[in-house]
Amino acid sequence: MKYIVIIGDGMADLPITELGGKTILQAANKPNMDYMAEHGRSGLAVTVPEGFSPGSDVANMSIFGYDPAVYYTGRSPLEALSMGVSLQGNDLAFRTNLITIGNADGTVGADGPVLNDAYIIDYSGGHITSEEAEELIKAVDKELGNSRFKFYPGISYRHLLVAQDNYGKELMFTPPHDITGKKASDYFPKGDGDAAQVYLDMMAASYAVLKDHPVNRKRVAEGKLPANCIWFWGQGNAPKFELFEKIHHKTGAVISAVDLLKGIGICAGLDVIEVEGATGFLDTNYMGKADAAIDALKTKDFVFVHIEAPDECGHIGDYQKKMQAVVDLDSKIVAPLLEYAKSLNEPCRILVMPDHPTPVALKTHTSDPIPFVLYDTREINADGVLVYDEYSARNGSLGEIYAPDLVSLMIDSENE
Ligand SMILES: O=C(O)[C@@H](CO)OP(=O)(O)O
Repeated sequence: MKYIVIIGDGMADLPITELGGKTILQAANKPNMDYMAEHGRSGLAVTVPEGFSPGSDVANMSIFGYDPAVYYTGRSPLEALSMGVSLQGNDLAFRTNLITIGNADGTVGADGPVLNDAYIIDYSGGHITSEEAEELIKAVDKELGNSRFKFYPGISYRHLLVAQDNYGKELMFTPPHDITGKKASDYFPKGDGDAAQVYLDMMAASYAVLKDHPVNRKRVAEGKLPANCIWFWGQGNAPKFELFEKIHHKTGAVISAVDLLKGIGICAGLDVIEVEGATGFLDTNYMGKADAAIDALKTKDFVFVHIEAPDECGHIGDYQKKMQAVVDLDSKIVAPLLEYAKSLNEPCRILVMPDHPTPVALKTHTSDPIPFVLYDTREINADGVLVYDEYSARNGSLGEIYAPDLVSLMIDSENE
């Protein structure tokens, strides 16, 4: 038996007026996911446990079979693992976004406003490329790094700060993708002591380092948003998972553009397969990811394929872009993997699901249970659901499942 898990990050949504009240999954042309629903089983999965905020960290841990209530130690330490930054003892990892700050009307001034008076214009610094971002993060580290704080460049707008001695561990930070358009000062770090001010001062000081950096001057000249500020959140210490193979007696690999998913994979002892041109956005190398998944299945029992684009389009608030991301996922990932699965001389199970909803109307994540479809190439257990979407899945034979139980369900119910 082989197992394929395809994660469309943020793919679930809400009814959209411009789509006649349909969700994107209901409206999108996705014949392959619909085929899986018609010939497989559907259900709803709780990926974000009570008491956790709806992030891709807890949601994807759940999908990999790791209950966040047991294993979660923060988002950034998972990303640090993927970046090859080993956290010792009281090292505290912070996600460090490169963001765009500007005026209340959404414009970005050439010289101001400074962070204290600014609004969050874009949590992703205009979806800056990793190459551009590396130069900016190096400039930030040169200016603000020291024996207590060290900055590391990551993927696109997603970077890392490591602080010594758990400094600021208990502070409250806000993910910037939750506050697009909001006044930054309403969401500054909160907590006791002077640590909140120290982190705020670093964020504020980054504006002077970045606003006139040649990388940003070039971006502005090209009509792109400048990544003119850093923003901290998602702090935590080194995680420790039981190995996936020890728990399930199955081998596995993970394919993703983003450090979070690769970090979860590394922590679980899975192989991480790097795909050239995987960007975490609409321009990712879909074919390369599908080919890598097929190749992985030649030697591995499980392959997890994560596609980030639907989530990013949800955060942008663009339903047409998100529709494109869903159509691309269906035609460029699900289609080739479904075809390959059917060609195998052994049964194969394919699970397709989002990690969490990222409704375009909200421009951020929700904790709502997400629709999933579980297809078995033997087509032995169709449950009468004919299409894959948030509403049809409610009638699926698998009901509502706690997501950390899905991997076991895929394995244990091999002959159901
Ligand atoms: O990488 C990020 O900062 C977030 C933005 O939402 O993406 P995800 O939630 O998919 O990890």
